[in-house]
Amino acid sequence: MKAVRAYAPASIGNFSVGYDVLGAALAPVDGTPLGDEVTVEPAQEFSLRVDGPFAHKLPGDSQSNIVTRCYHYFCQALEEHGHRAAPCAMTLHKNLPIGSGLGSSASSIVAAFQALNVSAGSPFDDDRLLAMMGELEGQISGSIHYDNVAPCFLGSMTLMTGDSRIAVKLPVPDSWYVTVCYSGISVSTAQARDILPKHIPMQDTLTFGRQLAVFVHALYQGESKQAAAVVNDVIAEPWRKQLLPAFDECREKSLSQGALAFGISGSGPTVFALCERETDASNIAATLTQTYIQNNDGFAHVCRVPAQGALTTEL
Ligand SMILES: Nc1ncnc2c1ncn2[C@@H]1O[C@H](COP(=O)(O)OP(=O)(O)OP(=O)(O)O)[C@@H](O)[C@H]1O
Ligand SMILES: N[C@@H](CCO)C(=O)O
Repeated sequence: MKAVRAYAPASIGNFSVGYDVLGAALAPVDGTPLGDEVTVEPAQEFSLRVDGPFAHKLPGDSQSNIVTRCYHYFCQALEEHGHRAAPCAMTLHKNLPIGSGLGSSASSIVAAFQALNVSAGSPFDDDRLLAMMGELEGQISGSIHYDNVAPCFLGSMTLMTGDSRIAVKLPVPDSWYVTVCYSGISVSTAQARDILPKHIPMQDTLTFGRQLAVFVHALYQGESKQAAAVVNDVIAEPWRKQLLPAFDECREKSLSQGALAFGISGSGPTVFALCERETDASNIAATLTQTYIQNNDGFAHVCRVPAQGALTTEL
């Protein structure tokens, strides 16, 4: 077993136009590490230590931490695969706020599986690992959805296929900047899923299908403006925005400052503005900082969608 550290970036689930089937990784342009880190080192017995800016928001006992569940799940999968599982000391550096809409649990899950797999000599391929990550994410949020774990693990913008290949990467326009703003409050993904209707009206279903198809087509044609024009959520945002104070005001201000689209990141409360100029993205970050942030935990970042997802370093 090798000692390794894995970093897994924050992500935007849904990207407004693809509820549960589209997601994008995030990398702040100023190099801020917006993602969790997990270290795995050989040890006599399993342990988990948690530190970092949002460690205090997690349950105090390590048994309740999703990283511990990842370890046990990974060991079981290893043994079923004919390998012996070894104990290790894990450390989670928790950079992402919990219940933020930035794929916080996904980031911990991806960093944990990535570190465990590399440490064990990479017995599992990407598809198998991604399936395990989705399984663990589903245990937390109430149903399996890959729109955070897939972009976090693979990088770029990913489209979920619904078959054994799970996710494919889409071409992201070079011109795109994404401003994200976390308000500082927590929204439970499970609750934000519960408030959605169980049936969607025919008109919204047709709009959803058309927009997602146009979005993917436009990305492959390099038509970045046409793609941005359909970044519009008819499935979740109409129900979820009531949980987000000042959401409509922030949308209006962002669009007036040059945003091509504005929406909820995952299940919120983080919002995102899609821009084609870095100066617009920075100005919008300043506006959202003033209008949307509610306490000292909040922040805003201007990001790119990085080609790289999880990163591993041998120690
Ligand atoms: N390492 C971890 N990271 C994040 N949440 C964890 C972790 N370990 C346990 N949890 C628990 O999992 C739950 C995560 O809830 P939820 O899915 O709403 O948050 P999230 O993954 O941060 O959301 P989002 O995807 O919107 O960022 C919380 O109850 C949290 O205490
Ligand atoms: N697709 C998920 C993402 C959760 O971050 C949802 O919107 O519930």
